[in-house]
Amino acid sequence: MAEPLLRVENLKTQFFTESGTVRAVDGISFTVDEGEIVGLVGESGAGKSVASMSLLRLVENPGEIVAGEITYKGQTIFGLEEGPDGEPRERAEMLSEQEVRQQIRGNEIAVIFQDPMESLNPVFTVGGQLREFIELNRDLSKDEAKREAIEMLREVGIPDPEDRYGEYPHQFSGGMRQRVLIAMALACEPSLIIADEPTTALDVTVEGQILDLVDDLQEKYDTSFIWVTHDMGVVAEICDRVNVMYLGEIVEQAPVDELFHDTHHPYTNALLNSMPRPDRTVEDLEAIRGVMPEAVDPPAGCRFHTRCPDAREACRRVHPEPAEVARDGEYVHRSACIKHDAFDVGYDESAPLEEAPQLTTTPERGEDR
Ligand SMILES: Nc1ncnc2c1ncn2[C@@H]1O[C@H](COP(=O)(O)OP(=O)(O)OP(=O)(O)O)[C@@H](O)[C@H]1O
Ligand code: NI
Repeated sequence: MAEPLLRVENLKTQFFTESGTVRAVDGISFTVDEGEIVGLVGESGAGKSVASMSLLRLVENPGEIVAGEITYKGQTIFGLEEGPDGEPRERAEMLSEQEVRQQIRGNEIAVIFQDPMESLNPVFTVGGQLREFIELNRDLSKDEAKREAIEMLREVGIPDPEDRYGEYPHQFSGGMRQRVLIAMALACEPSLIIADEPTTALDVTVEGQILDLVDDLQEKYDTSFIWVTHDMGVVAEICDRVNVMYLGEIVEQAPVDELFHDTHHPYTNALLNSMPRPDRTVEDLEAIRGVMPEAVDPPAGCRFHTRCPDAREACRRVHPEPAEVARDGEYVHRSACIKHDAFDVGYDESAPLEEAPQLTTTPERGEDR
């Protein structure tokens, strides 16, 4: 198999705070191939945004990437080796801060955030900002950059782009602003776009339109995406492959159809059961029980065991790494749950953990229990 566009291996990012070390991203590995949309999905606090920021080395104090490898088109965005004193040190071929800024960010890997108002300056016109961005990043004159900006606005579905060019961000609706950010991300023709919940604040109809747009643009430009979301519905609509994150770890990794139809991790299952679907009534929705523990002090063993309906004694002891549970062509389906045969650590013989009281369930009407 050809080398993937992006390879992330055992990435760990931590925040050194007064209340302790926050293990925000705790040893994740995944790849992105050319032309793929890869999802990072999980509840709030799972580490999706920190993982995304780490890929561009945009983690800020008191945060730090402490381990792992990030390789993009054969270049080392991050990589450590053992130094002569036994301490880890940056590898010689690791890109410098300046190289990441000049060669990678924007040009090769672009980002789209949830809140366009953070990325757009309210005192400048939308067109002006887009033009300046294009002028700075590509070798174009002011006039050429303006023509290109209008073309990009048209491309992302802004009606009457010549007229809207001179308007200010507040004159655009939320969905239209998000389209502008997509235009900006595409402006330098990057190979990879990281989209961190860009549709979360939008209503469902507008969200659907944006997802359709991204699908079209992806096909046209063959851009790869990392799509960050907490919404399995969005995953189903847009992703080719998915990484499910829980408390800083990837607990399940699979092509999207596999993930939905041959789910191998109880947490993925819980996420799917909490998701509204056309074939389900609102009463059928099950909230995931309990809340995610703090990343400063994650539970021993499987981190999900405190909330897991399938948890047994062994889950308190064993901390599973994702293991191959199935294979779909070239893509491996991995799950980090010891109830599967890929693990042989005594799950079957071990006693179920006491069920936490189910606060939300009411007796089913007319159904066998
Ligand atoms: N600057 C920071 N200082 C300390 N802890 C941080 C900082 N930024 C993030 N964290 C912690 O890192 C963990 C992962 O956060 P992250 O923002 O990546 O989650 P997320 O999956 O993106 O959640 P959301 O869906 O809410 O955006 C959380 O426990 C969070 O509190
Ligand atoms: Ni986030």
